[in-house]
Amino acid sequence: MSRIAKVAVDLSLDREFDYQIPDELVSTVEIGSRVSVPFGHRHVNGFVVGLADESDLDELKPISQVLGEKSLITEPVMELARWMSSYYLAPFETCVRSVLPAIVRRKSRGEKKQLTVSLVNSNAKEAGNLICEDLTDKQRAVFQCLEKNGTMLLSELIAAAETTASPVKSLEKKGLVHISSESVYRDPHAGVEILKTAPLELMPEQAVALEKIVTAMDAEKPQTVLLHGVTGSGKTEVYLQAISHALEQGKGAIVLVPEIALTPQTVDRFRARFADKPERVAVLHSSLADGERYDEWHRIRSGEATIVIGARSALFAPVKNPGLIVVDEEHEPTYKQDETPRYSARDAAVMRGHRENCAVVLGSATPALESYCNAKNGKYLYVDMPSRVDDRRMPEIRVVDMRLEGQRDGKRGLFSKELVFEIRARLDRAEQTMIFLNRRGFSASLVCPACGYVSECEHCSVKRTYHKARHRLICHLCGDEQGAPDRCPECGSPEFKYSGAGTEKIEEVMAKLFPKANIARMDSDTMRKKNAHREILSKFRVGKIDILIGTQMIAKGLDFPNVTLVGVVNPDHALHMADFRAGERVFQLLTQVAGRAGRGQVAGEVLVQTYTPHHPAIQFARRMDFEGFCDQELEFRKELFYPPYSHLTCITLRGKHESQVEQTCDLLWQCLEQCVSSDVMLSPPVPAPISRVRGEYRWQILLRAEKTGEMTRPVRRAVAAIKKWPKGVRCTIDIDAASLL
Ligand SMILES: Nc1ncnc2c1ncn2[C@@H]1O[C@H](COP(=O)(O)OP(=O)(O)OP(=O)(O)O)[C@@H](O)[C@H]1O
Ligand SMILES: [Zn+2]
Ligand SMILES: [Zn+2]
Repeated sequence: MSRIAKVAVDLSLDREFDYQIPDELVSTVEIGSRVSVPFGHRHVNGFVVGLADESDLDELKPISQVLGEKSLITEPVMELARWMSSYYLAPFETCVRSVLPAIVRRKSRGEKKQLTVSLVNSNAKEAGNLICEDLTDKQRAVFQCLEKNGTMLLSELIAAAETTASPVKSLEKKGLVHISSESVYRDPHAGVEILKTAPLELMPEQAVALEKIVTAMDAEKPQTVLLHGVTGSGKTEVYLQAISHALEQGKGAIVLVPEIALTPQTVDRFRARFADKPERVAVLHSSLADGERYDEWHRIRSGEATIVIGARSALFAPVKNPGLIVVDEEHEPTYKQDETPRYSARDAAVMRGHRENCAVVLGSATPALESYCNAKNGKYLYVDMPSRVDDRRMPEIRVVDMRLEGQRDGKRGLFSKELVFEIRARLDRAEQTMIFLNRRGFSASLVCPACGYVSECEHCSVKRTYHKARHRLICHLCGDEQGAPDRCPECGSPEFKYSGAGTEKIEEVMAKLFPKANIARMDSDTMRKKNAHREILSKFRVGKIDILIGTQMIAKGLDFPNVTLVGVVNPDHALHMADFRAGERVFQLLTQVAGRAGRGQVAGEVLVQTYTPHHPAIQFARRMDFEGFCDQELEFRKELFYPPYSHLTCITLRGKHESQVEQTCDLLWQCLEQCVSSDVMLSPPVPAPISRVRGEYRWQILLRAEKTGEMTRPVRRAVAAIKKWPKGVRCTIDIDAASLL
């Protein structure tokens, strides 16, 4: 039994403190325990992050109290937090915080149990009616709330009845309600009936892939597998059967999917396969209510749920003995957290796999170049599934040159003749169409035809987007919005012209072209309502919607057999972004979007409307030539020493005063220049591609090196060397930055 605990206290200090574990607490203190400790003249809370038998100090103060009964972080996850702290240069305590959801952290603070309240029995209802006159208004409100909702958490009940705990206690004294500390499990999917599915008989490529994955899982030192399967090759079925294998070995599994792909459809496929014991599956995503998230986390910790499906942070779920970690759509940039610690869940998954001796499967139809190279040089095991299930044909992709379209009849429409023709053909055959556009709103920006004025956000250096339904101009960076003017603010001209187009505009034009068609739009504007997503998708599934228009939300993981046409409207603007990964992103996007077509009996077709038809990203996507794309892209990356040939660190300084930001950036750069080795490529300070956001100026310094460690040490030293760091200038360090914007 260890006698010393290392505690990270809640004071944002980047170090741990040793405390003695008193006899009576020896059996309860474990890694991850929430504790209260004496600190100076007061008591503070913290997490036990390590145990030891010895300390450098002679006199140690004892831990005062353990808060909550069970640790909510497992030891390997705590080690992962430690790795994140050193690799991503983030305070350890911040890393510990980010491996535990806020709600779990808050509830484990303090020994208060989760209290639930229920009506004593059905007679209570009548009794309640009889004695209702005896109840105060507040007590009555509580009573009625319980009548309506059944058993509730005390905290929720208090909130719903807009009162305090005291009327609830009075009702308990009257014998009308029962307060208990049992935890109730609230199934976030209650009321949705799920039928169990049997494992499918695998196609030959799937069978080979599964065999390789199972071999990796059973190996003494399990390897990371890159599963490169084209869209519709049946990757999900392979994951499901690999998970079954983990369960047979008495182990658990974690499946990460990008938040936008965490659709009910995806989750249902997992629930359905394990529906004989539905409580085994836990789901973690951002729209869970706090109580739901808390429950799911505890079900995992108690061992009831052994299969976890979730977005990025589900990687830290306290699954005791994982046998498999899947990262689906591993190329997705959303796996990178864009606040401290700026970790990549994909890379952290590989680390967790190492620590838990568990196989990791990275799956994608368009692997990130980093993963692809790791597979090609033998660091990962490369497994590919180059054909679709049942040998269904890959869709044909046609590129429509919009420059010619304009010349033909002198006016540029939103849709090419080809696209309109093809949509009409689908409507006639009762097949479905998806239209994809990577931009919200009605039109990109508001351009004055008389003087060329464009409405730009006052706080950010980007153009505002026009949202017609609300008649407002919105900055998609800072959210700032204002009413759209009727006249040009510069020259007063009333002829405003809307350039570019957003999903809203496409919907409007589409409705005019096809007045009889059922058209729906799905983007984050229309998806604010909690179940809107599920509703639209199920309508689309049963054929009540003919044309679905959307942003990248519809590009991921959806499987609708009756979709035979996908239209992509102007992916060009993404190519003009100042990011070396722009081409890769466009290639991935087109391939994924195209993958939604022709998943049923009828072959699919894809039309890409573009003003830059010859761009390699578009041409290689058209030919479905992943390797060809990689070859030319890798050549360019190698030449410029970009990832995957280097690791990249992006330092951004931000502040309200441009000269201050610039000067500090120069100073930091000088310090860096003195301490980096010759293996590090250090670029001079430049304004960030988006040079102003929310009124703050941004400057950047890029560092590239083959090994991250060669950069982290000097960066740490240089940041510390700046003694007088100006108050108004903040610095973020992004290791393996996913975007330079
Ligand atoms: N062995 C099989 N036999 C019959 N149908 C299968 C088999 N495997 C998968 N399918 C079906 O093929 C379709 C495509 O599979 P799935 O969605 O798993 O592909 P995927 O590789 O994950 O695709 P994407 O990357 O495009 O999301 C699904 O409808 C699935 O039910
Ligand atoms: Zn004007
Ligand atoms: Zn803005």
